[in-house]
Amino acid sequence: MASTLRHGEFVGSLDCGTTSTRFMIFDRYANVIASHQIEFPQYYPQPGWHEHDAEQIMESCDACIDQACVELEKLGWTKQSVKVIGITNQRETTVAWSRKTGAPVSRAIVWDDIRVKNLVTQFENQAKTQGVQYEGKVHKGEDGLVALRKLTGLPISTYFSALKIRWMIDHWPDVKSAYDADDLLFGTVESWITYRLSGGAHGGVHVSDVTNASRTLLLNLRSLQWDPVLLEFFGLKASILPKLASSSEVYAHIAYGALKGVPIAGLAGDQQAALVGNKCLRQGEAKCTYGTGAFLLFCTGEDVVESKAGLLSTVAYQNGPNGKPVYCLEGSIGVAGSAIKWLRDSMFMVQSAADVNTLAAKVPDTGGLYFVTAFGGLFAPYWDPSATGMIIGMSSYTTPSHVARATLEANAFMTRAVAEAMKLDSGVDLPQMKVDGGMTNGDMVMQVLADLGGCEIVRPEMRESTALGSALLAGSAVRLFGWDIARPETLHEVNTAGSTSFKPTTTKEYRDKKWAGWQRAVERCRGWAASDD
Ligand SMILES: Nc1ncnc2c1ncn2[C@@H]1O[C@H](COP(=O)(O)OP(=O)(O)O)[C@@H](O)[C@H]1O
Ligand SMILES: O=P(O)(O)OC[C@H](O)CO
Repeated sequence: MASTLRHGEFVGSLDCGTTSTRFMIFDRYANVIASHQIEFPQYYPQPGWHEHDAEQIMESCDACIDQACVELEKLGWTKQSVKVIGITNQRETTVAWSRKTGAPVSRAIVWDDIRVKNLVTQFENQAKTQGVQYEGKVHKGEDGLVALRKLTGLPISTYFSALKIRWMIDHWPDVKSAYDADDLLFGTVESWITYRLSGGAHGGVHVSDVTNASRTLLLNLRSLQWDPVLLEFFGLKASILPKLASSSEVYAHIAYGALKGVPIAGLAGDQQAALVGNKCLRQGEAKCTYGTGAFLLFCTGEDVVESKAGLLSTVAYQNGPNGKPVYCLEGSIGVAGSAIKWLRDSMFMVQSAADVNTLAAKVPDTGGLYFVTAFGGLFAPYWDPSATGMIIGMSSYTTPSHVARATLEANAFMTRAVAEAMKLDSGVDLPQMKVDGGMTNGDMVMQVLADLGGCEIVRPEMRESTALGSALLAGSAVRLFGWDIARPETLHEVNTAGSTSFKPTTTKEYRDKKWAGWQRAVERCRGWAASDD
């Protein structure tokens, strides 16, 4: 019987976040035609440790692609209508697998895992005593740390992949023997998924894009090559590393399943993809995404801006192998939606993440409570692995509503901290901020952000900016719909849906008083974790 399905032109996006995978199929206007989402298991084997099973991530990707295609066919479209796909991912999470079998040799270590805390001190000392080679000279002492920052755009932190790979090789015998036998392949999540989708041990492509690579501490930020100085510094062999590529080009074709033969043509870390999805492609444009963590990215154009205020300099995107890289400043907040998940799953204060909004709205303020959600130390702009989570200001007056409200306020204070750092580095005060991500579904979350940050918060109707960004990168690589991210005017039809604005309802005096309280609270939680904790 002849198929009655229609043939169209769509672009797919596989968005593999920290807690879930989704595959979305977009049309030329960024309407979501079909999608499927699956949460995958989180493993917390010890305090501060956070692992994923890379095989389970892969299973969730396969199932999301297949199910979204089933959905597409139910709506009357052929699956061949999906012309190209992009992949976007939780960044820094470190996967180790076997070249011979294509299977993981260990659990993956997730970006917010802090088991490498002591390695931070060890490598900082190494940079100071042995020094770091930069511009033909060995820099020692504090200059050694500065040289590392200039090379990578990053501080030495538990956050980035090099320390996680080092730890895996030093502590997990299976990883060590694969490494010694030259059988080990390392990759961040986009690299792992691309490898497996393109055939795994049977011809799979081992590749990473420069946005993800810029989060490893191994990439030279300006040459966009793996840097031998950095590999030697962390004691790692180049043979484990993926080939480097831009964020928008054909890397490989899918080897099996519903979309067999479809090109994979966009790769980008989820935060950079959200920047592209918000069409913040030019210098001075910014967005903040609130998912598991929160990440404020400010596009600095073709210039690397070196932060003096605790932000990261990182690659925003590279449009094709010959495209000039575009950079950004990033304020990374380690804990955002994950604090709400903690209220739900560990404290049983709410039944769903959305309920936190109603619980917090029951009280007009926190009753003097501050909750520093430093579950994995403090990220930007503090970079302090010795800080721990802390609730301070409790009394017999305190109720779960005050804790819920303090959790939302923590999110707003952390945002203010990175926005102030951004202003110091760029000279730009953000009067308005574009936001997206799962946590922005909460109206109370949004209003607290506006009230404590003192700036207008603009929430687009279409909040799947991360998935959309990777779709734009993939579509642009093959000029689907005439898209070309180098020419933003070619994207004018994309995502023209409206937005909701949340304006501050507080006085400056109130905001500054609360901010002073937050700063005192942060000082109290710093240095709490001892090195042998
Ligand atoms: N209505 C809501 N209000 C507040 N937080 C929410 C709401 N809905 C989801 N979240 C939070 O958003 C996060 C999920 O966002 P998402 O962008 O899917 O994250 P990720 O990509 O990191 O997996 C969860 O941590 C959850 O707690
Ligand atoms: O899972 P998300 O969306 O919070 O993103 C995680 C980041 O990529 C970590 O750097």
